[in-house]
Amino acid sequence: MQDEPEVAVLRYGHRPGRDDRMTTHVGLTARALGADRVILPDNAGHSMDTVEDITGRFGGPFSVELTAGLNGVIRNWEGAVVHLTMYGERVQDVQADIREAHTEAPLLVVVGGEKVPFEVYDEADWNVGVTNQPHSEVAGLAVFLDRLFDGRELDREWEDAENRVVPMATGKKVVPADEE
Ligand SMILES: C[S@@+](CC[C@H](N)C(=O)[O-])C[C@H]1O[C@@H](n2cnc3c(N)ncnc32)[C@H](O)[C@@H]1O
Repeated sequence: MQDEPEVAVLRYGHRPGRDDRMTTHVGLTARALGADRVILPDNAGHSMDTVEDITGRFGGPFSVELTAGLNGVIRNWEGAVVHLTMYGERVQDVQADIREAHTEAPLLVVVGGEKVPFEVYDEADWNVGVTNQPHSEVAGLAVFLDRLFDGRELDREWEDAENRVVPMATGKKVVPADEE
């Protein structure tokens, strides 16, 4: 988020067809819940287009990029690396240390799809479980980012949006972003 070291999310692996919605939702969740950037595998161009379209309509700043070198992104990251996995340490036990690291350096949050190789567990500074139960990369990412930012991401301001949703008890209202 603005005035803080960067938080980037790396989607580790993508099976075209099967993972299309899930990879898109990793990107949309990263954007909505306070990350600055998502890095997707280079076979996930369709997800990149969707996340960029949403950013254009509902605001940023948020960037999306593709990479052919998932392991290189982790190995060359200048900051701390968190890998979300059901086998990791409990988020509630390590969140304070991760927040502390993030006050000083960028954070890379890695989420898998199919089986994640052991190399990723080894390279990560923290392997973190959001519960030690199997669920989804989108759910794990959402809870982790909310713990990282301690709810501040919910009040985030959006820049350069075309549209703005007006919160309502009932109904749906979307207005041009520059309208009061
Ligand atoms: C559907 S899971 C598949 C995991 C796969 N069986 C493996 O061994 O890596 C896909 C991704 O969801 C995330 N995930 C699933 N459960 C999680 C949990 N309890 N805590 C954190 N992340 C989780 C992880 O990033 C994982 O790579």
